[in-house]
This record gives sequence, structure tokens and C-alpha cells, in this order.
Amino acid sequence: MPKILYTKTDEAPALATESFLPIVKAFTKTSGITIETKDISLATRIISTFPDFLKEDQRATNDLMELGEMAKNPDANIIKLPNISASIPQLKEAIEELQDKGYDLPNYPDEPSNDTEKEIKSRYDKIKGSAVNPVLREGNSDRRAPRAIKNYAKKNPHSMGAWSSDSKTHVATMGSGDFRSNEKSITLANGTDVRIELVQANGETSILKEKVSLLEGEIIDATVLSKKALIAFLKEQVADARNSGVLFSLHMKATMMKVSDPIIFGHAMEAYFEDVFAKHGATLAAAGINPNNGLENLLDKLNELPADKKSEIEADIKNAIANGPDLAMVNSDKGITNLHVPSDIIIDASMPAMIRNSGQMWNAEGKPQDTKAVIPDSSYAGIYTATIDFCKKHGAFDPTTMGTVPNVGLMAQKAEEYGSHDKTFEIASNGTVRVVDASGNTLIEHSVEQGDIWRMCQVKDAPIKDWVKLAVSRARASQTPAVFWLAEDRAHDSELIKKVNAYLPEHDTAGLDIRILSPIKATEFTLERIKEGKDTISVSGNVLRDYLTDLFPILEVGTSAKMLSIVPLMNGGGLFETGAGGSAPKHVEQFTEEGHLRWDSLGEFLALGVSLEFFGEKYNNLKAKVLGDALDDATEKFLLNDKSPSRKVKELDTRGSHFYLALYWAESLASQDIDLELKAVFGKISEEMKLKESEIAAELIEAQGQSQELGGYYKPDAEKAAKAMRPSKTLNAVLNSL
Ligand SMILES: NC(=O)C1=CN([C@@H]2O[C@H](COP(=O)(O)OP(=O)(O)OC[C@H]3O[C@@H](n4cnc5c(N)ncnc54)[C@H](OP(=O)(O)O)[C@@H]3O)[C@@H](O)[C@H]2O)C=CC1
Ligand SMILES: O=C(O)CCC(=O)C(=O)O
Ligand SMILES: [Mg+2]
Repeated sequence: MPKILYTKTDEAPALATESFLPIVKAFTKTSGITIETKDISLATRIISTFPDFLKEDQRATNDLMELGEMAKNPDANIIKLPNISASIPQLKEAIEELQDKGYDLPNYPDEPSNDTEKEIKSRYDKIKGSAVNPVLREGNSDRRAPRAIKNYAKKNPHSMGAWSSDSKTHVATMGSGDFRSNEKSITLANGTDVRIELVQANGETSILKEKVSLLEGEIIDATVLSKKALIAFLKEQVADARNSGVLFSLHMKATMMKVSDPIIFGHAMEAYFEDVFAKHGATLAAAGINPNNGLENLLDKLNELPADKKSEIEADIKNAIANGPDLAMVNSDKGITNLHVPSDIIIDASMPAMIRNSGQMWNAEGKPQDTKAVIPDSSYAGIYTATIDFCKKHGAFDPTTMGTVPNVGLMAQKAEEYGSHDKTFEIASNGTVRVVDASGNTLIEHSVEQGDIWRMCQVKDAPIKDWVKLAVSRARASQTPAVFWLAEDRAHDSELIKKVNAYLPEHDTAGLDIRILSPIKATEFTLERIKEGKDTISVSGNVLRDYLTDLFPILEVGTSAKMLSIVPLMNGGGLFETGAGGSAPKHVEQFTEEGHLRWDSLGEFLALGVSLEFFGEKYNNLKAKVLGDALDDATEKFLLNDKSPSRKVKELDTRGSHFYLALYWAESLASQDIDLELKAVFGKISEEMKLKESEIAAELIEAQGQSQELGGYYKPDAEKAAKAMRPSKTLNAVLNSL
């Protein structure tokens, strides 16, 4: 039975689903389209991992695993909303909430002391960080702002902070001893299995990873970040930020890079709080405090210490903050700093937000201040330096005239760094790490020191071929120049460039402008064009896919929520992601405090439009095509009439925006003549909605202004959430009549 699989996730998008999905189900149910929900929320992923700890009626199926299998099926049609990629503090919060709800789950063992605890930790570690997207992304990525969205932004520009040429904001990055500078890369002539081993200085060998199977034509690269070099760099940056009076702000991707980046974050904690760790390091370690989990976790855990010790350490922390450089704040009102929680400072969203805001972040007083953006590894930091330099020279971008930068990203099958966490190791002792093939040949080796972070990445040949093809087809379809963002002088990129050069001639590229530029040159080239109103496709690897699909959307249209984000699956199915942003925890906070949800579902509307079109084509279902086309019309009208959620309470919010989308969708279905059944059904519905518009709008505003009780954060009570998100009796009755 053909279906569309719709994911139920977390936080703001999950709340939005409570309001939007009933509309979608009502609109599609007469058209032979089944919409099935798959629950991949953090809470349900935890529950489904521990059936042996739970009562029969508490258990859940592993929907993520099912969806992952489904993604390899030619029939796959999946709508994927953003989900939480949990840091350890978030994972622990979710476990605690479930335990309070009567789920007898084990605690997360920070330092497992026996085999049972080790096994529990390894189960939890599979849920940690970016554990969803890599499973579903069996294809490369095509993200862009549709024309209607771009035109809307040109007519209704978002605010854009002015840039001054004497801004002190800058990016600080290592440039030596880091992942970029130590990278080695090869392309496999034949398939083989490799093992990763550490040959210690005393000659003993320990196996870091037993087996990684590699295919012919696959590119592997390995590299190491020197702990000594990292610490020296971080200390220098702390001192420099203090001396030059700029905010110290760390930018990482601790979710996707769930092994390496929390360790780097921990070193930044220790560099900033050098004196605290020098004085209390042993006490903190004995209390099981791991700096990798951030300041909030540290402060929480101090409660477990004797009261006098606790206040002594707290005072020293306060002192360190008072005497250290100003820290960039995540929430100045609540005193949440950039070092509080590793998942609060996700580079893809935080750097563009800073660039949009005159290159400033917020200080402890809630005032904007010039910033030192610390991005330790230099592989990609240069694109932000180039962007910041461009803004210093030319001023802020102008959303009313600027061009657009769609992205074609190499992502399939856990490509590159974003698939490296199971091959990333914090090195236990000095020696040599070697990648050794099945015949005993050493393919790559690095000498390492205790505490260094070593990692290996892979990218298979088939995804690369598919990526090159997607790039050419997007360049052709949109008649837009395409730039491969690859650096000849970087080991991995130079292997990739050989393949790009080999596969491009397999396509008809006549008349197309396709070039390969280093990320920094590509940034400069693209920014020059964007300023002149010209469009340029960025064709990038997986990390830049992530960074660029927040950077350009946030500058161009104010948010990455408005992106069309398609993953043409390599086996023929479709994965339709909703926007390019995250799950906006801030929005849930506002909703529970004042009953106003400002989550913008444009990404969902766009994803559903293409999903319906895909469904229609695949199964020759004309109604699905008509529904998809009508939805696209409705989305355009939605933009023209400015029905996106406002940020302020007692104004149109997510729920109201969904009502207007439904109204326009019904109108469009009523006015088409391709499917007369749909025309008749939605003729009535649209009349009714129009007639009752003010009543419904009033009910939806009426519902705002007071705090909301959802019965949980990670696992809200289903009934309470549905009730909170569907407060208009009148609208519910209209939908029920379908
Ligand atoms: N595809 C996925 O599954 C993704 C998941 N994530 C996860 O989301 C969580 C939060 O990540 P974070 O980096 O803070 O990024 P978010 O994108 O969730 O939030 C950054 C800011 O972007 C704005 N924003 C994002 N989406 C929307 C939307 N639909 N409507 C309106 N505004 C929006 C909001 O800013 P404001 O309201 O202030 O304007 C928000 O505070 C993490 O757990 C992260 O791992 C992150 C990226 C992608
Ligand atoms: O999966 C995640 O953790 C985040 C994904 C993301 O930021 C993206 O794909 O743009
Ligand atoms: Mg992203």
C-alpha cells in the first residue's frame, strides 16, 4: 500500500506537527494517500532501545531503524522534520523525565565500571548526537530557496545589522597541528577491509577498530588534531580576547561530530577556566565532572559536593568569568554562556546569526559586542573569515537585491567527516596510529601523542558519482553557474577533485559554467556575485553542505526554515526534509510560557508539496499531483499575504499560519478543473473556511497569552499537546467534516 511516512520528532517541530498533520490527513484522505507517522523523537528512541528494562505496555518499536531500511527502498517517500541531536546533558534530561514518568530506564553511566554498564553506555551512545539524519540520508542533498520565497524576501526584507569596517570581529583558527594540516588521503584501487591500530611507544599494539570494509574507488582520509597544539591555541585565544576586549565565543558541531567536538569543547572549558581546573581539577574529576559536558553540567554536579567546597568552587568560577575575557552568551537574561552546553553553540546556525547581527554576539549585559569566533580546526573556518572580511569591506548584504546560493551536497552513506564518529579516537598513549589493509599493508599512518584526537573518514565512489550528476542536473535545470568548493592543497579534496574531473565529462555540460575553487576562493567568488544579485550553486562536501545551507538562507531570507530540502535517495525513493534548520528549543520555551509558538512551517509546506508530486508520479495518482500543485499555490499565497507566524504573543502563531495555509489550499483545490471530485469536496470546505475565517482566527488568538501545560518536554502528554495545538473548535469541526 503506497504511503507517505511522516516523522514525529521533538520540540517545536513536534508541536507544529500536532497542528499541521491533522490538516494534511484530512486533505489527503479521499485521494488514496495513506500518511503514516513514524516516531523518531529522542524519547521514543530511548524507549525503543531498552525494551528489557520496561513493562510490555511501555515498549516501543524502533521506527528509526525501520525508516532507515525504508530509505533504501525505491518506494520510500519520507517527510523528515528536524529532531534533537542530543548532547549528553540533553540525553540525561530526557532519561530523567522518562524515569519520572515511570519508565524504569537505567541511568547514563558516565564512567562505566563493569560490563553491564559498558553495554548500557554503548546503547545510549547510539542515541547520542546526530543519530537520526545519517541513518536516513541514503542520498545526496539538494537545498534551495524556491523562487516564491526569494521574491517574498526581496519584497519583505528581514532585518540585517549594519557592518562597520573597524569591527573587531574575527575568526580564530589553528592552521597547524589541526585536522586540516595533518590530513592524509588515498583512493582505494581495490576493495579491502582495514583495521585501525595504535602501536604504542613501548611496541605494544592495541586495536582501535577491528574492521572497516572499504569498496573499490572509495576515498579514505585520516588525520589527527594535536592536543598540545589545541591547548596552546585555546589559551592564546582566551588571552587575546581579554586583551582586545572582544567576546570569546566557541563554535563547534558537537552533535554531528559527537566524539571529537565534545573533547575540543572540554579543552576550551579548561583553557577558559584554567585557574579553576588547576586548583580544583582533582576534586572535579573525583566528583565525576567532565568538562566536555559544559559549565551547566559542572555547576549542577557541584551540588553533590560538601557545601563549603561547592561555594569555594563557585566563587572561583565567578572570579574566572570576572577576570577572563567576556563570554558570548546564549541567553543573557538567564546567564547562559557559550560554554554552558555543547549543543547550544552549533556552528552552522550560530555563525550566520552573528554575521547577520553586525558580526556581534550578546554579552552578559545583553548588549551586542564584537566577537572572537573560535573555530579550532582550519578546514572550513576560512569561509567565515572570508565572509566577515567581505562584510567589513562592503557592509552588510541587502536582502532586497542579493542573489541566491542553492547547495548540492555530498551526503549519501555517511560521507566524509559526518560519518567519522565510529572511527574517531582520543588517543590513550604516545605512538603511531596505522590504517592497515587485509594484506597487512599500512595505508595511512600518523605519529600521535596521548590526548590527540585521531579520526578516519570515508566517502564511497557511487555517492560521489551521484553528487556530480546532481550538480550538473541542477546547474542545467536552473541555468546557474556551479562551483565545487574543493581545495587542491587539502589531501582529501585533491582526491575528490580527481573524481570530479573524471565524472564531469560523463555528462552534457555544454554551455554550463562549472568550476572548482577552494572554499575561500569560492566564498569570495560567490559573495561578489550574490552582491550583484547573481545566483551561484555551491557544490560541496558534507560539512560545507551543513554550514552553507544555514549561512546563505539566514542572510538571504532570514532563516533556513524556508528552504526546500530534497534528498533524492540513491535507490529511487525520496526523502523530503523540512527546511534546513533545527528544532528551535527557544520556541518551546516561549510556547509553554505564553502560549505563542513562532515555529515557521514553510519548510514542511514545501516538503509536502514535493512529496505529493513524487507520490503522484510514482503511482500515477492524479489526485496526489493536484493536491501537490494546489499546495504549492497555497504556499505562494501564504507568502504574499504574509501569514508566517509572528514572534509576538497575541498575534498570528504557528497554529494560525496552518489555518491560513489550509484555507488557501482548499481555495486552490476548489478553483482547479483537473480533478472534479476534489473540486467539489474542497469547494464546500473553502466556502466554510472563508465564512468562518474571523471566528477561527479569533479562537486561535484567544488561546494565547497564558502558560501551557504539555505534560513533559521530551515526551509531552499526547492528549495535552494535541489539545494545546488545536484550540479552534470551529476549525476542528470543518476538518472533521472531510
Ligand atoms: N535536520 C535536523 O534534524 C536538525 C536538527 N538540529 C537540532 O536542533 C536543535 C537546535 O539546534 P540549533 O543549532 O539551536 O538550531 P535551530 O535551527 O533549532 O535554531 C536556531 C534559530 O533558528 C531559528 N529557526 C530555526 N528553525 C526555525 C523555524 N522553523 N521557524 C522559525 N525560526 C526558526 C530560530 O531563531 P529565532 O526564532 O530567534 O529567529 C532558532 O532559535 C539541536 O538539537 C540540533 O542538533 C539542528 C539542525 C538540523
Ligand atoms: O543531524 C543533525 O544533528 C543536524 C543536521 C543539520 O544541521 C543539517 O543537516 O543541516
Ligand atoms: Mg545544519
